[in-house]
Amino acid sequence: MTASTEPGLICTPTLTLEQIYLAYGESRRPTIVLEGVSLAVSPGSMVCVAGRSGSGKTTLLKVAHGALRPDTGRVLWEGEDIAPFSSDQLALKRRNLVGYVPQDSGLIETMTAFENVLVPRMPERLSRKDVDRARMLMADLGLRGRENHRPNALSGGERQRVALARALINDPAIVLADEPTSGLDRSTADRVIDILVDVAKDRAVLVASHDPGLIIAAQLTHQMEALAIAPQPR
Ligand SMILES: Nc1ncnc2c1ncn2[C@@H]1O[C@H](COP(=O)(O)OP(=O)(O)OP(=O)(O)O)[C@@H](O)[C@H]1O
Repeated sequence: MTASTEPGLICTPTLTLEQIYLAYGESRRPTIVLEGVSLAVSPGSMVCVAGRSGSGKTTLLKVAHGALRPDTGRVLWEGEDIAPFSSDQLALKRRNLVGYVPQDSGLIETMTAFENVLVPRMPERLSRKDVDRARMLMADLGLRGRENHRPNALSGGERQRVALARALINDPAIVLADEPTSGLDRSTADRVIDILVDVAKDRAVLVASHDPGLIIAAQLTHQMEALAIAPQPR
């Protein structure tokens, strides 16, 4: 991963993870999941975190999202260490800077697809511009005609695209997508990959996946080691 998008032009990575260490569980018997993971994602690129099930991909994305604090190591958004932020400050900053597509798409079942896309705007009064942007995003992602569907009336690929539209509604500089093609047939998965490649043209995109199609589409793959070291029974 280079730190610049053009030769001779140095730019700060939009997302940087430095020597991330994280273990779950109590300190006497921890399950070590991330051990010294470092990576950087610059604007205009997509990095894929690959690895077997349980190797810590989701955990790493949650750390990048600021939802999980690492035990040691630093997360920087646009060059700024997020550790000193309170959870309120972090939530505010994240809202404008980071879009997140969770593994299960995380849509609210009682809302329509259109309302789901607008969820990150809800605390404010919705403007005409917000509504137009949501409509435009849904159209760009091939979701025209699905606006009034509830999530249970959408296909897996449509749910993923609604979740992506929701992640993009605030025009974030960083997009995190957790297994965005899992459970999709090849042609739907390829469509989601094409969309992510397009999203990555002017953003920093970090995806977790073991889909070979997504790994090939990314500029760089960070292979997770087979970590998740649980304490051995005595
Ligand atoms: N809240 C938690 N408490 C304890 N252990 C956890 C917790 N969350 C995850 N783990 C463990 O941490 C390890 C890494 O989990 P994680 O979900 O990050 O893996 P993953 O690579 O995303 O897996 P998958 O590809 O199956 O989604 C696993 O062994 C999991 O059981």
